[in-house]
Amino acid sequence: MRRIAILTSGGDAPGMNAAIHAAVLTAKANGLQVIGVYKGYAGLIEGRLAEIRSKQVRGIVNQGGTILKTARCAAMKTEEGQKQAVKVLEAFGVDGLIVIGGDGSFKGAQILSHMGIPAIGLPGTIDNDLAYTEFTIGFDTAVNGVTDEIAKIRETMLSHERIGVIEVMGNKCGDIALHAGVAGEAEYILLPEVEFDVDAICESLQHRRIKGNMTSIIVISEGAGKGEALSNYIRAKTGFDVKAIVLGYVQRGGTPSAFDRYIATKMGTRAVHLLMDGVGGRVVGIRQNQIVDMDIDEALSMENQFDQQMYDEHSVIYNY
Ligand SMILES: Nc1ncnc2c1ncn2[C@@H]1O[C@H](COP(=O)(O)OP(=O)(O)OP(=O)(O)O)[C@@H](O)[C@H]1O
Ligand SMILES: O=P(O)(O)OC[C@H]1O[C@](O)(CO)[C@@H](O)[C@@H]1O
Ligand SMILES: [Mg+2]
Repeated sequence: MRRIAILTSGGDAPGMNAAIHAAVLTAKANGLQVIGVYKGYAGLIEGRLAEIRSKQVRGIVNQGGTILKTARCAAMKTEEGQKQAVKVLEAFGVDGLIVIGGDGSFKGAQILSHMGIPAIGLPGTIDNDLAYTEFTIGFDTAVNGVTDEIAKIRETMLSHERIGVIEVMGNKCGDIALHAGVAGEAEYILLPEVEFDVDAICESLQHRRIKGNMTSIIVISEGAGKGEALSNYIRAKTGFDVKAIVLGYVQRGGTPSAFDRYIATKMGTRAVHLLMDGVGGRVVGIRQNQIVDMDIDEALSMENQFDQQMYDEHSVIYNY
C-alpha cells in the first residue's frame, strides 16, 4: 500500500472533514501518499484527483461540509461509469479508496470492491440510516441543530397559540425526527417506520385545547409525508392556526458536534489501518461505544432498526 484516495459522496454531513483530517494525517504519518477525489463519484469518473497535503487538512476538524466537495452522480450507477472509475483509480496508481458517505455511496464502494479496488466505507450521513452502525457521522450534529430549532419555533408558536408542524430530513429513516422530537419535547412525532392516523391526531389536538394547551409541536420526518400537506389537513379539520416549517438544509450545515468529530476521527484512522493491513471491502461503524468494521456486503444486507420502544413510550406520554 503506497497511495490511497479519499472521496466524500451523497449529502454532506458535519464531521466529514474530521474523518478526512484523521485519514490524511494517519496515512501521511505512515508514509502513504494521499489523493483527494473532488466531488464524489462524479469527480472520480471525470478524473478530478489531486494529492492532498497535510497543511490542507489542518484546522478543518471544526468545519461543517466537506473540503473535498460532494455530489450525487447518476453515472456511477452504470457499468460504464463504474469501469471508468476503476480506470481512473488505476491510472492514478491508487492502491486503496476511502469512501465517506451514506447508503447510496456505500453501494458504489461495494461495486468498486467487487471490481478489485480495496475500498473502505465510512458512514457520513445525517440520516443515521445504516443498520450496521449505531451512529453515522453527522447525525448527532443534525439532531442537536433540529432540537435547537424546535425550541425556537415553540417560542413563537406559544406566543401566537399556534400548532407548529416541523418537517425534518432523514430520507426513509425517522431517526432525526425521533431523537430531536424527544429531545425537543415535541408532542407528536411522525415517522416513516410507524403508521399514524391524522384524524386521531386532530382529535388529540382538540382534546389538548380543551385542557388549555393551545400550542403543540408536531415533528414529521420527510419519509412520513410533507409538513405542508399535513398542516393544511389539520387546519381544515380543526380550524386551528397551523404553520408548516420545513427545516431543510440548515440540518446539514453547521459546526460538527464534538461527538461527530470524535467518532469521525476514530473511523478515519481505522480506515487507513485497514487499508495498510491489506483489507478492503469493509465499512467502519460504532457499536456499544466501540469502533467496529464489517464486511460491506454483510453491512448493506442488514435491515435498519429503529427505536420502537422510545417511540411507544413517547406516544404514551403524549397520548396519540
Ligand atoms: N446502486 C448504486 N450503484 C452505484 N453507485 C451508487 C448506487 N446508489 C448510489 N450510488 C452512488 O452514490 C451516490 C450517493 O448516493 P445517495 O444520493 O443515495 O446519497 P448517500 O450516500 O446515501 O448520502 P445521503 O443519503 O446522506 O445524502 C449516488 O449519487 C451515486 O453516485
Ligand atoms: O437535496 P439534496 O442535496 O439531494 O439532499 C436531500 C436528501 O439528502 C439528505 O439530506 C441526506 O443528506 C436526506 O435527508 C435528503 O432526503
Ligand atoms: Mg442515503
